[in-house]
Parts: sequence; C-alpha cells; structure tokens
Amino acid sequence: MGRMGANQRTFSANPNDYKLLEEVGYGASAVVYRAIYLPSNEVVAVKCLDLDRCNSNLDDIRREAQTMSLIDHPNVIKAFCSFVVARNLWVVMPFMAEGSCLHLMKIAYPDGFEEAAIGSILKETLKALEYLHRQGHIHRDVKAGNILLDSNGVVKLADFGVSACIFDTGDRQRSRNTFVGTPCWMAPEVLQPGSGYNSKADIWSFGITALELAHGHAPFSKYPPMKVLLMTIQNAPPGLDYDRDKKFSKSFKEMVAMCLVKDQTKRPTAEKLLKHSFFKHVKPPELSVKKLFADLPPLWNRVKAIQLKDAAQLALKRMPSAEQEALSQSEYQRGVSAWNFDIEDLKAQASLVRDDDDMPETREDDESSKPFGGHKIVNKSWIGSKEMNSDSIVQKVEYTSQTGGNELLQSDSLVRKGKLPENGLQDQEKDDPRKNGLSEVSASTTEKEIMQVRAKTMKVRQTQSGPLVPGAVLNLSSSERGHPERIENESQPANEKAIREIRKVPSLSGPLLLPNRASANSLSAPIKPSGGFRDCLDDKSKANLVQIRGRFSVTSENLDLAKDIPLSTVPRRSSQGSPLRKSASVGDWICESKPMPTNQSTNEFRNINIPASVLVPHLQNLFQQNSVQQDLILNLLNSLQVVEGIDAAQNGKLLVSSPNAENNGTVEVAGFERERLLLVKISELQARMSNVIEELNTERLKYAQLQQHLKSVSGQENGDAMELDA
Ligand SMILES: Nc1ncnc2c1ncn2[C@@H]1O[C@H](COP(=O)(O)OP(=O)(O)OP(=O)(O)O)[C@@H](O)[C@H]1O
Repeated sequence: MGRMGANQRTFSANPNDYKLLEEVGYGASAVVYRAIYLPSNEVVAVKCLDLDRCNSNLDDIRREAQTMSLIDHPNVIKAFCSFVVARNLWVVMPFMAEGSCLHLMKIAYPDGFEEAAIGSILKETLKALEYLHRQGHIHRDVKAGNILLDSNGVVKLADFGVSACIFDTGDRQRSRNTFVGTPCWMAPEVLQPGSGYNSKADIWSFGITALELAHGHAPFSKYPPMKVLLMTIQNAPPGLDYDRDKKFSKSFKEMVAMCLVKDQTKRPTAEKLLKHSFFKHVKPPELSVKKLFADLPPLWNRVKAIQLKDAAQLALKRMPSAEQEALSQSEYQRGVSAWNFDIEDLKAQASLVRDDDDMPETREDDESSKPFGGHKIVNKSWIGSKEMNSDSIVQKVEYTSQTGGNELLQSDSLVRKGKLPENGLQDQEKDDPRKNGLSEVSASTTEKEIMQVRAKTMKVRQTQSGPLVPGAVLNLSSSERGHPERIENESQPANEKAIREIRKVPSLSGPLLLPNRASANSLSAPIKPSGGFRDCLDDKSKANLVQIRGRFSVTSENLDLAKDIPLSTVPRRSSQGSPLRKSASVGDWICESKPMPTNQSTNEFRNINIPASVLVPHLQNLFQQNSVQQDLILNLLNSLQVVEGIDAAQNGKLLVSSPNAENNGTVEVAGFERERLLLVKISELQARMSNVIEELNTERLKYAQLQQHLKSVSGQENGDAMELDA
C-alpha cells in the first residue's frame, strides 16, 4: 500500500495531501468522496472503507489493494493508491464525474436506458470483464451500481479488488466457493453450495445487468433475498421478452439470453460474447452515453437528492402497519439465521413471503420498500449486526430532472443553510475520514423543509403498497451498526441526520457471502433457453410464478377450496353429514330395493305346460303391470338425473363464487330448499314404488297360486282322461 504511481502520476499515502469534498456515493462498506489531491491539484475520488466492517485482515487487504493497483485497463477503475487512516482504508481512484449507472437511472431513467446507450455501456463493461478474466480474476459483483461513467462518456467497471479484499479471506480457491455477490445478480452456480464457480458467473451477472439497464431494475428485485435465491435456482432464467420488450432488438435479446443460461459451461466467455452481432453495431460511448447526463445537475447534488428522498421515504417507512412490521422483522430474523443455506428452510421462508400480488412494485434500488430484496448480502457477522447500506434503500425515483427532482434538489440546496445538532462528535472524530481537510459542505434544513419533502413524497407513496422495512432495525445505535460514519460536527443538519439514518436501514447491500457448504442440495433447475421474460414477475399468469406459488404457498384460501370439492366427485354413500347426504338416500334406496323377478323364474315358466288360453290373460295382466312399473322407474330415473344435474350445477356455482361469502350463503339456502323439495318428491316416488312392488308381489303370489291351481287342474284333467280311457 502507500504511494503508488499511475499513468506517470504519483499519489502520496499522506491523508493530509487530500482534501475531501462532497460525498458522491456510498455503499455497504464505504463512502466515496470527490477529493482534491493537493500536491497536483487533481480531482480524484477517495473511497473510505471502514476496516471494522471488513472480514479480512490487513494483510489480505494490502495484498488485494496491490492487485488492484496492477490493474491497467481503460474500462476498469484502478486504485492510484490506498492507505490506512485510523480505522478506515482510503482508496484513491480516478473520479468518475457522472457516478454509477444505477444512480443515473435513479435520478433520471427509472425505466432504464435506450438500447443505443445500453449497448455502449455493456460493450465497455464486457471489455473490462474480458480483461479481468484474462488476468485470472473474477469480478463477482457486476451490476449497474458498479459501472461508473465519466462526463466524456467513458465507462469503467468499479469495485473490483477492494470489495474482493474485503469479502474474501485472501484464499482465492476458498473464496471461489463462497457466496459473494448480490442475490439478484448472482449466477445459479454461485448459489449452489459446494459447486464452485468461475468467470462465467460474471457473464450471468452481466446478463442480469443488461436487464437492469433495460428496465431500470434487476429481475426479481422486489423479492427478499431468500426468494431471489430460490427463484434463481429453480425458475427459468430471466430474459428480455420477445413481446413485451418490443423496443429492443432481436440481437440484444439473443445476447442477453446467451448470458442467462443456467449451465455455466454453455455461457460464452467474455471474449466470445464481445464478438456477438449486438456489439458489432454499438456506437462509441461518447455518442450514446454522454447525452444521458446532458442536462443533469452535478453528481453530488444528485446524490444529495437521492439521499434526501431516501430520508423522506425512510420517515414514511417508520410507520408501517403492525403486520408489515412483524412480517418484515420476522423475515429479517429468518434471513439472518438462514445463512447455513438450508434449502428446505429457504423454501419454508419463501413460503412465508407474500407473493407478487401482495408485494409492492419495487425496483432494485427500492430497497427501503422491500424486506430485503435485491440486496447485497455482506456476510454473516454484518447481517448479524444489522449493517445496512443507504445506497440500496432508495425508492424508485418517480420524478425526473424536470419535475420533482428539481424540488428535491431545491430543498437540498435549502438544506445546506441550517445548524446541526451535536451528535456523537467525539466518538466519530477520530475515525472521521474527512478530518484531514474535508471542505465543509454546508448543508442544512429545517424540520419544516424536511417535512415538506416528506409530505410530497408521501403523496406519491400513498398510491403504493406499504414498504416493509424492519422497524426495529431502524433504531439501532451507532455502536450496534458499526458503520462508517461521515464527519459529524455540531452543526449537523437534520437532513444529514436523516440521511445517516438511511444508512442504518437493513438493506443487506453488499456482496453475498455465505459459508460454503458441500451439501448435496442440487436444486439446479432444468436448463432452458432464456426465451420467456420473467423479470419481476408482475404477471400472475407467469408459469414460473405459478410454480413457486404451487410449491410454496399453501394459503387458507386453498384450504377453503379443498373443503368445497364438488360433491358429485364424492361417493354419496360416504358423504355423511353433508346436507347433500340426503340425496344419498336415493342410492341407498336403489341398492336396498327388493329383487325383481329374474331369468330363473322365466325358465320355470318355460317348463310349465299350461294351455295358452289360460296363461295369456295373466301374462297380459303382468305385462301391463310391468309397463306401469317401467314408467315409474323411468320417471324416478329422470327425477334422479335432475337432482344430479342440480347438484353438479350447485357445486360448480359454489366453487366459482366461493370468494363471496354472501353469495355462497344465498346459493346454499336456495340449493337446500330445492333439494328438500326433491327429497319430498323422491319419498313420494319411493312410497309409490313400494306400493307397486307390493302389488307386484301380490300379483306374483296370485300367479304362483294360479299356477298351482292350473297344475292341479291339469293333473286332475289328465287323471280323469286316463280313467275314461281305462
Ligand atoms: N471513482 C468514483 N467516482 C465517482 N463515484 C464513485 C466512484 N467510486 C464509487 N463511486 C460511487 O460510490 C458508490 C459506492 O461505491 P462502491 O460501490 O465502490 O462502494 P461499496 O461499499 O463497495 O458498494 P457496494 O458494496 O454496495 O457495491 C458507487 O455506486 C458510485 O455511485
């Protein structure tokens, strides 16, 4: 560490040589300042990392910083030098005047950029990846928030090396088996315990970043990390939809689909991807990217505006409903306790998460309004200490630079006038990254101004579903947070305070670092081409969501429906206790009916030698009776069919209208009444049938007697004849 040269420039390791100016960015671990390197009067960026937050020891950090300083590519941010100041590591870098793509989208392009700009940004980023991969590095945190833009349109990939040093333990091999990244951008293999990954993981993240730039947010960004993990592993890969994303070219869609293939071996290398036709016709960034920020205020004002908006929204989020708070809090705690990456537990957790129809429409940067979705998971200890990132909690920027954005910027400038409350100055002064010459950013506001901004934001927010911010976490003390603090002095303005509070919010932003577990949890979903766009799954009809729903969500509604299984499918005999059980008596009756004459009795008749003249009238009589019986039986059958039809209709209707309890009641009452009448009719028919059967039996008896009589008569006649013959 220490003094290092870069492009014939040298930068000292003396903090007194740097004058920290405005804050231009903040991440999970660091605050970034625009700064002046006094010896050469050069503008630089100084990233101040809190070492207390780092997972690695100083040697690891030193090693990584050296690696970072060896990086030499026009599209990769390199460290000029780095050194330790109190408990902070200062990393001196080139200043990228337009900040990150994420901030740019937040402030002016909430729905993403146009394809020309996306193409340029992606191509430059891919060049950076190609270089890093060639050097044997994996970036592991490719996302819009780490793609920085300069005022002349230069695109650079940031956060390489430094973040790696923080989140790695220094052992490359081991770090490749740890979960590093941000859930929404993480490749499935990174999430598969023990499988290990390689540079292709960056290609997946690159594909997700392409979607992020195209839509203004990453796919699945509105879901909590646990759900994002599962969705990434189990669902079909996200992609650009051929219908919905009509404005984008076929080649862009194809390129994204190539990156988002679940099987890492089937993903192209950065080198190969650069040769894709999509990148062949991409404009130089100075043409397509530069115009993106043509009319925007300076970066630090934008960052302030975003922070102020965060603060306003945070104020709103302090008032979640008890239910939301309980849910988010329990989600948070479960998330914290789930880093053992137990898939079953994750599933269980995912089942507790409200589905898309319940979730507010949020974005990747809307991290204050979602439980933990789209957040970068830092590591277990950080999560345990509820360390959060303000960068991640910005709600979707509903305003543009022409409208509400200006209001915020105006109030931001107003903010700079007020006085600051005394707040923990002594404690923080020793770690103050700007104590060596930070020019005072005079910032102030009155409570009234803050409230005005809050009220305006509230108006916007009123149309949205409530955010899910764990309220308890918001109230952590500074020591609990252990977060790098900006300089605070006696004149800290209210909005500064509010902004600082944003940083306490548990966004879980920061690379996901889960302990490696060589488990056999092989949940890789079948590899499918990324044809269908899944994105943020707003559409309830999406197949993958239905799958998730089916897999995880057993709701009380499902149970109610289960109760309403159409009775026609239930054997009537077993439907005891049901109001329709009464119809079962028909079945009972049929089975219990007395046997009708069989073929056997017909055979008996054949063997009887009876003169036709005697028998015919009886048979005619019987036939007549049978006809009557047949009619009766037919009528009865018809009645039964009507009953059956009404049953079916009734069941169907009950199911269809089940959500409406009132209707259910009416339909049920009407059904019962109809059934009662039918049962009365059936009883009548039953009685008539019994009578008919009785009559039939009587007739049979009479017939038998008659037969008997005929037999004896014919026997007698035969005897008389024999006697006469004799
Ligand atoms: N060299 C730079 N010039 C201008 N702005 C910068 C520079 N480096 C970083 N930033 C801004 O600061 C923000 C945070 O920086 P960075 O991502 O390095 O911090 P971090 O703590 O590593 O964040 P995370 O871990 O969430 O990615 C960036 O998103 C960007 O907006």
